[in-house]
Amino acid sequence: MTGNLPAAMRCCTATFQRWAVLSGGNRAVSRASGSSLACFSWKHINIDTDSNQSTFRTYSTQLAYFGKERAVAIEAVECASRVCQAVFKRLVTEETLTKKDKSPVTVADFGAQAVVNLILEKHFPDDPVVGEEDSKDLQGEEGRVLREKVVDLVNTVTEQPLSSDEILRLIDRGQYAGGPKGSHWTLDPIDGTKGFLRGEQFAVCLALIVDGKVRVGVLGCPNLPYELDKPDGERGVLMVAVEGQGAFQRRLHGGGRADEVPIHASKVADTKDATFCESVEAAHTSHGDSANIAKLLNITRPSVRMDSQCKYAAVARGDADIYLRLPQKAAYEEKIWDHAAGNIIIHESGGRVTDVNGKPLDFSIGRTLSANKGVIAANANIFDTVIDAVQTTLAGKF
Ligand SMILES: Nc1ncnc2c1ncn2[C@@H]1O[C@H](COP(=O)(O)O)[C@@H](OP(=O)(O)O)[C@H]1O
Ligand SMILES: [Mg+2]
Ligand SMILES: [Mg+2]
Ligand SMILES: [Mg+2]
Repeated sequence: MTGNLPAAMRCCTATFQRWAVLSGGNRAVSRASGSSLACFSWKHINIDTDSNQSTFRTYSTQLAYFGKERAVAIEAVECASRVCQAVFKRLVTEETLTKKDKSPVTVADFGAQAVVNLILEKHFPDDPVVGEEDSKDLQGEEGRVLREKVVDLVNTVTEQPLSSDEILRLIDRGQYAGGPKGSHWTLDPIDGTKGFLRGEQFAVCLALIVDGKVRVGVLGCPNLPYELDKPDGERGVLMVAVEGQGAFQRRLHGGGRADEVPIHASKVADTKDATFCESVEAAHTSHGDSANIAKLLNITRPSVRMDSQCKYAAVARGDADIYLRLPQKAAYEEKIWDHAAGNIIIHESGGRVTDVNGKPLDFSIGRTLSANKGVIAANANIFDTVIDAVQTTLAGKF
């Protein structure tokens, strides 16, 4: 959380203390909870689906059920989360942190994208993927060291060893251009790369887009406390939503579908009682504009800063009431993989999401949300009031 503040300074009020645990990380906890790849193999993946029924993707009818997609997406996210946690445990050290060495997150990013794409290809071979990463940095002699680390990592979780060419091919299954027609997945293998390196919040994010709209979304949040009110309790949350079927949370590596509970955005009706969250990174959102918006809304609580789509998770289960992502540069186009899963999870939890101008996020254009600027999410009771304050503060800048 709050960047370089020492831990003791982060916890100046009781509320903030509660939040410090949620938004910040605890290296000891996240290390202890990391699972060993050695005891994990994706051959053990048991698709927990009640739908051997085929999935109906033609969206002109309302019969789409997405049972198999939901189950496969969960398994892929769980598997990739384990890969990321294992990398954190093994490769993130005091030394890499001091040297600001980003190689551990790079290895985890590529490894997680390969693993998710392997699982998606197995179950949905015809579905293209819009993934954040590509294999460029792993190619040739220049990419050899990194490539070998990624290949070793991926092969610890596959049934049969895969060649490096095969792993690069899997990573590059993520190069689809997206667009308005048909089905495709969108994947952020690690969202919140900086949070990952700090041992704080990050998320593995996977969503299915059909005919330009997000229909299924899964967020794996390995460092998110299962219950906000039990800060010393277990961490590791998986959130899932299917269009029209509600949003749910369960333990990330836990009891499967039987463990799922519905989640709901908060009911706070007066913004003075609201808590808002935003990115840690000042380059990703304007902290100055958000402070001005908070003032207009009579919000007195300090903002909760955390990395990744865990901010959507926080609003979806009512831990926070508002998420503000306010453009720093008019030219920046948000990426669909940074928002797709969070978007449907908010909608299905009863919350609302638009851009700073109150326009729904348009996932039908391609790899970016080029028709939108920034993102605002909030519970439905206060959403319009929040958008009014955003508009007043930004005064048509975007
Ligand atoms: N100038 C910018 N404005 C907004 N988002 C940006 C940005 N530059 C990078 N990002 C995105 O912000 C994401 C992290 O968001 P957050 O700040 O909410 O944690 C990054 O995802 P990755 O970490 O997957 O690269 C990256 O895609
Ligand atoms: Mg991202
Ligand atoms: Mg990423
Ligand atoms: Mg990135």
